Formats: sequence, structure tokens, C-alpha cells
Amino acid sequence: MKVYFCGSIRGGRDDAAVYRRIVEKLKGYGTVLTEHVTCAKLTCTGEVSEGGDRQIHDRDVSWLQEADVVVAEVSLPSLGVGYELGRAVHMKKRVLCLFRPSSGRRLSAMIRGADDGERFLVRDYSEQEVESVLEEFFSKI
Ligand SMILES: O=c1[nH]c(=O)n([C@H]2C[C@H](O)[C@@H](COP(=O)(O)O)O2)cc1CO
Repeated sequence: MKVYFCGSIRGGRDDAAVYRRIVEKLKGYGTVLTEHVTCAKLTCTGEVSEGGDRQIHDRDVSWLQEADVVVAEVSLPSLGVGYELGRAVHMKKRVLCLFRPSSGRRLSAMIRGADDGERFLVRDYSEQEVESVLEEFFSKI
């Protein structure tokens, strides 16, 4: 199974440690195409790419196309993650969005409201629940 993980980069890196914890668990289910999102050294300026932002965009869209499932941590708002989720819906991918209410934020209606109880799921969780939430999700697919 190929998993596309989405997490904020230029939107802010405060949750990088949570992304790492999610991806460590995801690696038990298959290949994570976007492990770089969890890199502690990656700052909010983003990746350094010879081909610039176009190359990052095109590579990520092609990974999205390859992916069997998309898992997004959406507690920290990110334009890139929102864009990836929109593209994933268009590609009819199975999507799990993870939101921590402890962030004190209110999730965008365009994400929470996209939950259809089937292909696109939004799950509120606390950091201690990361592993069990993912186990539950992957046991059903
Ligand atoms: O350098 C990058 N590399 C990269 O893969 N992305 C992708 C993966 C992330 O899930 C998402 C983050 O978007 P943003 O940078 O707008 O927070 O976009 C985004 C950037 C920088 O925007």
C-alpha cells in the first residue's frame, strides 16, 4: 500500500513531531511517499529544490496519483494541505484527516464539512491516540 501523508510546511512547523509519530505508525501499513514532511530539519521555508516550487508541486501531485490512501494532519492550517486534499477528492482517493481539538483551533468547514462517512473521513483525536486511531482506520480498508 502507498500512503501520501500531508502536513503543514510553509503553514508552520509546530506540529512536526506529531507528523513524525503518525508517519512512524503509517510505515507499518506500507510505503509513505512523503516522509520528508516529518523531517525535523525542514523549516517553514520548505524544501530546497533545483526545479523550484513547480518541481515540488508536480512531484507531489504525481505521488498523490500513485497513492492508495491519503492521511492528513490538519490541526495547523496549511494552504498546501488544503490543496492536496482538494486534489485527492477529485482523484477519488480514500482520505483520513486528523484534527487535534487541543490545538484550540476550529477546523475549516471545507474540511470538516467534506466528511462523507465513507471515502473522506475527519477524526478528532489527542496525540496519545495517534496509533489507535490509525489502527482503527486501516482495519477497515
Ligand atoms: O517544500 C514543500 N514540499 C512539499 O512536499 N509540500 C507539500 C507537502 C505538504 O503536505 C504540503 C504543505 O504545504 P504548505 O507548505 O503550504 O504548508 O505541501 C510543500 C512544500 C512547501 O510549500
